[in-house]
Amino acid sequence: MDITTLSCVVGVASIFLYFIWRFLNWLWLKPKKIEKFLRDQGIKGTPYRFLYGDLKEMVQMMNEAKSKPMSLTHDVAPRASPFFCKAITTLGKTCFTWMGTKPVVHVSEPAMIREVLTNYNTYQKPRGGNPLTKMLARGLIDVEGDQWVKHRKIINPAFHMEKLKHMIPAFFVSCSEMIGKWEKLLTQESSCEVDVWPYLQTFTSDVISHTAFGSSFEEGRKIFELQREQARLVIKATNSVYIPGSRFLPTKNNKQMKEINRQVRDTIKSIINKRDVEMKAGDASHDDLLGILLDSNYKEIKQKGNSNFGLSIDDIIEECKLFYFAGQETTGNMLVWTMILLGQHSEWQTRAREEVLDVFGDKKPDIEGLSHLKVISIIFNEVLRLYPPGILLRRLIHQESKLGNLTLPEGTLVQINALILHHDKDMWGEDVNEFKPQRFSEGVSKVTKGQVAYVPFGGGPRICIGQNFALLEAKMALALILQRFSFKLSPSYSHAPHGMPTLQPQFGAHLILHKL
Ligand code: HEM
Repeated sequence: MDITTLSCVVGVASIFLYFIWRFLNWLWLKPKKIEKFLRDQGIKGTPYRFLYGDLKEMVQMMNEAKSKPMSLTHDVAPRASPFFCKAITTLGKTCFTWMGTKPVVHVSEPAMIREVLTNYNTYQKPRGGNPLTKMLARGLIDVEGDQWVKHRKIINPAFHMEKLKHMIPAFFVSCSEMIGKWEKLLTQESSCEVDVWPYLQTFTSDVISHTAFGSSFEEGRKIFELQREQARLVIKATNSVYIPGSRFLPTKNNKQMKEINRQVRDTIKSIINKRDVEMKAGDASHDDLLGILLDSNYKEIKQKGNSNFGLSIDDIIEECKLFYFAGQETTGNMLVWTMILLGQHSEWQTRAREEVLDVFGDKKPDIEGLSHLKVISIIFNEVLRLYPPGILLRRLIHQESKLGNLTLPEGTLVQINALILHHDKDMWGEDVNEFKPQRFSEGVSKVTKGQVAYVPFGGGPRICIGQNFALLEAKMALALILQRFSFKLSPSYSHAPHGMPTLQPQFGAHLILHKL
């Protein structure tokens, strides 16, 4: 072998060994080093297991929990979040587990939670993992730093109370349609059993279709159906370890997801183009989310004199997709748990109805009255405590950071388990698993003693932008329902809160509706 061939062979072998070493480092050496680093600081955690970390056990425990309903109590964390619940009970409130090769540090101390939620530049939304999840929605939820500031500033006006006022008719119309369907079921008898869950899902998706796209409501509906299918495919894809590059393989799942993505984008693009033509023709200031967003974007660009300061068409498409993803299922879940809980706790249903009849009689609810519903507000607070739609918040750190007295290595995921936190006896007292809306009668900060321990809408600068929208929509729906029906849990209701991806009733919400 001559010297040139030899150096070629040595070169290729070195490159090969380098990649083998990197691969091993990623798969084994680095996680084991991090595990020791965390243990040396006195936190307990699960041992790192090759490639999967705790993924297999997580899926197995979830499947086991899902296999049967639970008794009718509000101690729901062990069923809805079984793996994390067990980890925190056995390893301590601050502990670590593994998401594949990434360490997940669980934080429960209010001071630490405040730090994580406030310091949004250090604690960023997780990136990496399975890039196919990005097909679901990007937008505001997926940007950081200056980009996030820009997006949030432009989108904020769409959720101002002043603008939300204009959404009230859409809330009313969509809810009246749902109530009309229930009334039809009750034409023969004064009461009957209804699984209200699918109706509430249709209601919240219709609301988004109406409020996001106004007159283009039908196209909005089509987008929603596609997004729902996309969510199903994404969950399927994320339930296994992601092998880098596998998203480019022409598998059935990948092809379907790409096709849905294309259809959703094309539909939103055509709505935006139509608006553009209308705007140029001087026709149209639309009071829907898209119209306000386009207007706010236009003003920002005009004020700064440069289109770089605004959102691109692609950005706007992603924001519209995000409205569905972030706003439909969450609000539907909140409403379904409210109906289930009021079906179970009839004394609170009566109090809520009395308040509604007091404020509106049998008239159509208006924004003024909705803003003054005190009993309903504390009921929602308690429902969101016991059954928060988002059961956990996750962040990723990109450089070694101090959190309380811990040093967290780069690449650590930090997890706030909202569901478990809301069921923590040390914070809420012995009656933590009881439905007691009165605990919120003097406001959230009184009951949490000013600590960050109640996070149904997240917290800090990245708190849910749609919080007021959701609460107003839910108040309208509940007020209209209470004006027309009383309801109780049906004997066929199976209590089965399930946490993937948001907290929902796995076997539906069977109630006996009674026409008033
Ligand atoms: C009961 C209903 C809702 C609940 C429980 C809820 C919950 C949350 C939570 C927990 C977060 C923070 C996530 C994190 O920090 O990682 C969040 C963020 C967000 N939510 Fe909601 N949400 C609801 C309704 C809505 C609605 C109706 C919309 C829009 C139509 C919406 C849009 C968003 C957006 C865009 C963000 C990202 C904010 C940012 O990163 O700046 N949400 N939501």
